Amino acid sequence: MTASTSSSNTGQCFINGVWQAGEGSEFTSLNPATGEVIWQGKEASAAQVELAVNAAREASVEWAMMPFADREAIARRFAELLGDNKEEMATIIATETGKPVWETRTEVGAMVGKIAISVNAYNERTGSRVSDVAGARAVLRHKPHGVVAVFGPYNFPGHLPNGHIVPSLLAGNTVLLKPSELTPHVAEFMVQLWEKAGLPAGVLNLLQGQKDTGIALAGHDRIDGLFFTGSSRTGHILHEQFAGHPGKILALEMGGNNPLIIDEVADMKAAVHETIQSAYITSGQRCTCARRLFVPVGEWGDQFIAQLQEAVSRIKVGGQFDEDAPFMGSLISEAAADGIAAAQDNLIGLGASPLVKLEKLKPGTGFLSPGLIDVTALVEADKLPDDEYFGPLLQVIRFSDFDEAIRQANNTQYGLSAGLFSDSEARFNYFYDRIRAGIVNWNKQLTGAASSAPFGGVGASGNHRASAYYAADYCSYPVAGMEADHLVLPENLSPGLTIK
Ligand SMILES: NC(=O)C1=CN([C@@H]2O[C@H](COP(=O)(O)OP(=O)(O)OC[C@H]3O[C@@H](n4cnc5c(N)ncnc54)[C@H](O)[C@@H]3O)[C@@H](O)[C@H]2O)C=CC1
Ligand SMILES: O=C(O)CCC(=O)N[C@@H](CCC(=O)O)C(=O)O
Repeated sequence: MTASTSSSNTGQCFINGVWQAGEGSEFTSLNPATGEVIWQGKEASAAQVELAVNAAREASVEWAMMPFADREAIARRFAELLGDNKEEMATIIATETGKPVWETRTEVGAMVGKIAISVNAYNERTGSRVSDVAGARAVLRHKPHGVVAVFGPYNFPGHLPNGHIVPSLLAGNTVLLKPSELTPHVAEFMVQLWEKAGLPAGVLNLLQGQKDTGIALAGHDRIDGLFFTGSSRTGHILHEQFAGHPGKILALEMGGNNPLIIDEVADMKAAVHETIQSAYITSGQRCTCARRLFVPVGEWGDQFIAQLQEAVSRIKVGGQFDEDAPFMGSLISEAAADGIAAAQDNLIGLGASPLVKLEKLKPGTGFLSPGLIDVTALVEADKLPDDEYFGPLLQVIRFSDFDEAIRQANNTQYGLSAGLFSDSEARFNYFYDRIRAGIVNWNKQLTGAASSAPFGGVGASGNHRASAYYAADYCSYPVAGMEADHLVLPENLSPGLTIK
């Protein structure tokens, strides 16, 4: 079953409080489960990017000077509107991404929850403080950067851009949103809700478009910062582009090649379940998903693999709105599905052995069945590519030595998430001391990070600007001051000074 939404689909950009058609090339967004066109519009041209940057610049002084409580009130109104329109937003996300609607409801829940969490984070990590020092007050305040660009990915087209937008606006920045070209409808509906919440013109601008719009916006000399969630490849391009601009702030949240090590735990079924939640949720399209699974050699490991094979081959794949709800929906596009199928073929060509072979399920759609593949031979021959496969393909590596498993787990350019399933706290402490990642879990799935915690990785996964709770840190800069109501001449002057 498919669902249509009642929201007005303008196919337009939102610049300085006005909905207007893009002036660049036309592009469409498809329902990846059916191939139907669900959104149609034109990219923002370079001239429209210019217009939007100027509008955001113009709006930024008044927005920054507005009392925090007033900005907070608009953000809370946005949260209320999101709550009121929860089902419609969940439907739009599901239709545009292919994710099952039970899952997109949780995405909308996370978007609503983000507002209160970001208010707390603003006050706790930024905000202002005053303490007494001799003859004065030491004052710490924070100022917004000014005009910031937000670039979003397609996998959480509401929640992840929202995770940059909400703290940016609360801190007093004005924002230029360039959503993923694969999910323009979600962005459009989200911005319509901000408009209804009462944001002044120019404070949040929506620039629909593909790579060219992104390039024009990222390279604009009058933006003060860029907050990006997306692929490591694009993040690296942006990092190079920002080199030589120390005055601009760049926050990069990128991908991972995340390891999960399994010990011989007592509850094998629980290990199978947490592995599936780690690797196959959102059809493997989460940056935190487990990509490499380390399983001990021997009888326990053999049994675990057999149970995992069985459970993986039973994962239900289906349409977003199927009454008998699937665990996995379609990938974002047929091209994405083809890319993962090609990655599997490449691994097989290099000598890997499929345990559950991933298959393309329906031409013209992004449906894939989940795959499990043994790549131990490739690790032994030092031939395993260090690539992020952003889909339902989990690579298995058998190990006989825990230290070697940890060494291999760290053998990646990335460092986003990592985990250990083990009944031994000592083993976890040993693992924790040696593993290199920004998220390290013990007996919990790798996915599903909380917005109330910092979120980010090391290596090629980020640039040390953690998001989620710590997003407040990159949305403003600290201003430290010493303040007194009047000037007072000190009783004791410094040696060598005479003031008459
Ligand atoms: N660490 C994190 O927090 C997260 C990371 N990701 C990563 O995102 C990726 C999937 O998202 P995608 O949408 O495919 O990422 P992507 O890198 O293709 O696109 C992200 C955004 O950058 C824009 N863009 C692309 N090329 C550009 C260029 N040369 N200059 C300026 N802008 C450009 C796109 O139009 C889009 O708005 C995965 O690698 C995943 O691991 C996804 C979610 C969270
Ligand atoms: O940003 C937050 O509020 C928390 C981080 C988060 O939601 N992470 C998700 C998905 C991240 C991704 O794939 O893009 C998770 O850990 O499942």
